[in-house]
Amino acid sequence: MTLAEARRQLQARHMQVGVLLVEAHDEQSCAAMDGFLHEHWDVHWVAVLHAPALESPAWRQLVHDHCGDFHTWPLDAQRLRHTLGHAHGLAALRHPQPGCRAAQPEPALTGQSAAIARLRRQIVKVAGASAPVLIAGESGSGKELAAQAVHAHSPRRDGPFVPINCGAIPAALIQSELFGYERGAFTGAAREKRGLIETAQGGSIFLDEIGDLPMELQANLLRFLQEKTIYRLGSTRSIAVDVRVIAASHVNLAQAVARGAFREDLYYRLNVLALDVPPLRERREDLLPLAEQFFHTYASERAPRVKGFSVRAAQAIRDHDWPGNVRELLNRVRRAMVMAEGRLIQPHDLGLSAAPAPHVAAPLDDARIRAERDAIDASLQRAGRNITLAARDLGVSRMTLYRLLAKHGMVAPSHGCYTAAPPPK
Ligand SMILES: Nc1ncnc2c1ncn2[C@@H]1O[C@H](COP(=O)(O)OP(=O)(O)OP(=O)(O)O)[C@@H](O)[C@H]1O
Repeated sequence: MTLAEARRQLQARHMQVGVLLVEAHDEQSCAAMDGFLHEHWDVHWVAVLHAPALESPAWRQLVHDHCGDFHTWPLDAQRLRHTLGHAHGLAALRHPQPGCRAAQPEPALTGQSAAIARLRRQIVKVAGASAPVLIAGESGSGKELAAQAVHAHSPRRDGPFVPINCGAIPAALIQSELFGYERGAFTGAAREKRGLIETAQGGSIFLDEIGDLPMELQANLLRFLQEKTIYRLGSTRSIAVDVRVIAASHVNLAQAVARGAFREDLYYRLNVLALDVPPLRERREDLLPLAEQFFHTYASERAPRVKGFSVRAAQAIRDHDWPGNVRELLNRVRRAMVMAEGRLIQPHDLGLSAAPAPHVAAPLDDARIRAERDAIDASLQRAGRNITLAARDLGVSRMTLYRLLAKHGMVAPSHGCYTAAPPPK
């Protein structure tokens, strides 16, 4: 099958395990294959190639980065059967519920916690009304995403969604940005300009960090909310605008009102429908689904051999407090996907400290570890230290046997000899 045919097949149907039958070993084919494997990284690949290909650094790197195991011609059918069996087993561990990604058509506001489920329900209710919405929540918790969801579920969904961060625009510019201006309104206003509120006509405007809006603009916004009309800077002509206002703040606006920093009348106008986005530390069930989602979303950026999170990384994610909320999780996962050196992301790749080892090995664990090591030792003896024969004898792939040897501190026979590590205490 050609790469183009394989692409078509994989588009039509997700497969957990694939065999790469490599015929041409030139650099160009290697580059094409590398691109293909980047696109289909979540398939568990087993390569079958001619031995000379492994003399090429590019092909060696490709197999190392993308494949769980490899075989050379002539094929040992029994060993290939073992390898494919293992690949299926591993793939099943990675995809415990086949099709679960497809079953979740709306990726926005990921989360399984009761808090996020409640928020999703509230969003759908709020979306059907036309009154302003005020969204509260810590920085990075997902307020803008919630605002987008309100818009997307509302009858205005075909109109524009215009976000504006009131805290990021200099106070001197915010009036003209929001309300627009007429030609000659100020020096340099060579032509008229529509403001952001006007550009949101028929849709929604999202005013993020509304608490940073200067007092005089709070008065203008209040007038717009009451009268549904705006005045451009330098004009006395009112323009009717049909826009729904969704506002958000990470500071407590009720307290800002009490301090005199925010207009009380505007606060009550905005706070008709209130949504509260909980901080990530209060919905820990969402941590791993979110981390997994970001891993899939940014899969094309990852170092090719990185396949997912280690158990320790998952634990570190659960243990961290996430002061920067979902944005912090997103940034740490993206960085780890690029920087990780192993196949699985470790706590240090995320910039998190590893939790202490969960428990001291129990006697049953000792017995299991010793039995595993003895079985490997005996097989290697029987197989005359031939890794392929020993792996077959044990019913595991060569890669698995290498991993087991490393786990038990035993040196692989291809390195000359192997040594049994001392038994666990
Ligand atoms: N539940 C979620 N599911 C998927 N992605 C999320 C979720 N919540 C937040 N995000 C993502 O996290 C990032 C930060 O979210 P967002 O910008 O909505 O936060 P915010 O509360 O508006 O932040 P700020 O207060 O700093 O403006 C975005 O990339 C957003 O897509």
